[in-house]
Amino acid sequence: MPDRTTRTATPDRSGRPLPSALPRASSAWREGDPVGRRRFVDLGALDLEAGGRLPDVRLAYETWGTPAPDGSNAVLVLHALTGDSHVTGDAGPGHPTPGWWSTLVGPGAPIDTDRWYVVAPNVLGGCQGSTGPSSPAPDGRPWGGRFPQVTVRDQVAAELRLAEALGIGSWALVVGASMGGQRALEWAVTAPHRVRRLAAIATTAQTSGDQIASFHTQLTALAADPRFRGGDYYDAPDGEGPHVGLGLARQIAHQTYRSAAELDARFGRVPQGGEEPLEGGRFAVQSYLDHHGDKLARRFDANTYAVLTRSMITHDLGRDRGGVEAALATITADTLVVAVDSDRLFLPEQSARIAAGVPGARPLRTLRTPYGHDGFLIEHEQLGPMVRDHLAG
Ligand SMILES: CC(=O)SCCNC(=O)CCNC(=O)[C@H](O)C(C)(C)COP(=O)(O)OP(=O)(O)OC[C@H]1O[C@@H](n2cnc3c(N)ncnc32)[C@H](O)[C@@H]1OP(=O)(O)O
Ligand SMILES: N[C@@H](CCO)C(=O)O
Repeated sequence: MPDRTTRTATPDRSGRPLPSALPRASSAWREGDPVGRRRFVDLGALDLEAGGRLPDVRLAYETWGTPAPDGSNAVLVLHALTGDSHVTGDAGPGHPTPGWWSTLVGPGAPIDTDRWYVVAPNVLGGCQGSTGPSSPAPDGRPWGGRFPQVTVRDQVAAELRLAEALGIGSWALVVGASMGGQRALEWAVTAPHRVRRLAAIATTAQTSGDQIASFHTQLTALAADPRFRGGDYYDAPDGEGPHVGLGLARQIAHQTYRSAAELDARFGRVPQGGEEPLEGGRFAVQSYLDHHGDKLARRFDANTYAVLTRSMITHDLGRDRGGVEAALATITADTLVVAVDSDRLFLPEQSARIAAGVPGARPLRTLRTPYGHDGFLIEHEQLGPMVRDHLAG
């Protein structure tokens, strides 16, 4: 493992004031001004699994490559909790960075956009252009705390309509990791005839008690921030949002995204540069978590974080389908399941359960990495060939 302990950014402290305007990407489409290469599709009303209703659903999405005349080369890429539709390069003015999976998707990459037509939506409930808590409710004000509970099934129901709107009858591949893997699995069960290949990476068919516990502490941290105001903070008189609570939630989460061994080997008990722990200063690992918490609070909407976290909590492929194994048994896609050996959030056993339950699934593949759950974003030299081979099969 490379020594990156000293790779210290400005030691942001999560108590530092943040800009008053929290990210509200939905406002971009409200003004009819798409960011970068994003496009938007209006999908009408959606009745929700938990009983609510969204009267006007809009999804933001990006595409790369050229659709074959018969639509047979379409690939659906589904992002994780804090990702978005910007999977890979060809960045527009709003996207100076290459995208969160540029190592896997692009010209000549394992998902080769010279051959495949890649579609990536921002999830329902998101904050990067799709309908979410910062979108306007029927009364014209942001939904805020009134945004209804959405489930992974609702998110896939919206994505099914996106596929219909794009004229895609079936996907050559539906691929997702983490929360994106939950949706990929749900796609393969909800619409087996529309998923020819499936790649489920570092994910689970059913959220475990341990995962619910971690997600719960994150929701509690958010709700405890007085600036959260039950989710109705967009028009707060002081212009301040719950960046402290969101940063804390991210810190709790980020610890689960990396392995204990990595944090110990990389940071150990090394003090943060210029700080003395015995005098109230921080160890480097504390500074590292502060940095990741602060960074997310600057780019993400707290309500979306809560809505998507709740959708992960309720994720259960087997609900009303006779259980997880019965649901997995209905998948007809050619299925690749990838585990991360050091993942302490989405355990390798959960991946093994998927691979064992899907009829004819390929043998379980495993990323060997010290980096934990985030290995799906980091270990592209291992993951790339697995996905490339699966697409070639
Ligand atoms: C589908 C999706 O998941 S999309 C969302 C993906 N992106 C994210 O999750 C954003 C959060 N970032 C990450 O989780 C990670 O950076 C990854 C997974 C993307 C990449 O992992 P790594 O390359 O191992 O990054 P790492 O964990 O070392 O973090 C690097 C950051 O920590 C900072 N850092 C490292 N040590 C310290 C320290 N002691 N004190 C303060 N900051 C520190 C680095 O300066 C760097 O800052 P920057 O990201 O602002 O440039
Ligand atoms: N880094 C990932 C972890 C969750 O899979 C994210 O923020 O979405």
